[in-house]
Amino acid sequence: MIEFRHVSKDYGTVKALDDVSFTVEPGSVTGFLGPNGAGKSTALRILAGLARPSSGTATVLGRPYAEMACPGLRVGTLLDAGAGHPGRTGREVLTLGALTLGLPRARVGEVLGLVGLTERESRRRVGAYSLGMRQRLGIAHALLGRPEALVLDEPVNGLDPQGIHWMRHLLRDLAGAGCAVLLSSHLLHEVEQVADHIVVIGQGRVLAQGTAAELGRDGGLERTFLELTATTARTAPPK
Ligand SMILES: Nc1ncnc2c1ncn2[C@@H]1O[C@H](COP(=O)(O)OP(=O)(O)OP(=O)(O)O)[C@@H](O)[C@H]1O
Repeated sequence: MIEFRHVSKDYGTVKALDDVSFTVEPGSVTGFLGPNGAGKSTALRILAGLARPSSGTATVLGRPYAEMACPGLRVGTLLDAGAGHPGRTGREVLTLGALTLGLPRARVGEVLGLVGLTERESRRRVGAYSLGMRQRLGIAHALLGRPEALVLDEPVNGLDPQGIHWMRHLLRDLAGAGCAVLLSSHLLHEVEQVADHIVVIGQGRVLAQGTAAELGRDGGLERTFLELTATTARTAPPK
């Protein structure tokens, strides 16, 4: 389970998160939706131990990430698909990850197969990868340890329609196997199609949470989202 309990985060005078609470149950996909600057990445970075909350607690599998004995084996994270070393091949990146986690090299071939990167592609340098290929590599890296929880920041960015379709099925399969999946996105329709539960955030606050059906009850999820985030988004609210 992933759990945020009254998490706030201040950057100077900016309140990036303001009393955020929600949970992601094992075997489910939660979509974390919000406009630019809403606080999604900050929340996921706190969950992955890359930033400290100003107050509150964020735990994954019952503990703060930074306090887990070997978090990489139990929690998969993809926070910045563009972060890979451009001079290494995809296979090298994954092999390094596998060895760091104490996993056999054979696991690299397995995760490459899971994300649909070919042998040939895996031997190209990451600097020459398209954004979609980087996303697949990032997911492969996140899956190395057969995680019980997955934390993904904007995982479908840069994917083509086949890639988006593939990602949807992958996340559903992982949840079906018991994984707790949290993904952030600003792509409403994608989230609507894959998530069991949706959390809408705006200006650092949870504005609503529920199933896609619950949030879309009055005129669809898009309308609900635009209305909820009208004061924070740059676009005008719907008429
Ligand atoms: N390291 C930082 N220092 C100062 N302010 C920050 C820092 N990180 C984030 N912020 C601010 O916190 C707020 C939330 O940013 P965050 O990146 O979490 O939003 P987001 O929902 O992920 O946005 P986007 O969809 O545009 O990536 C923004 O106002 C941002 O400028």
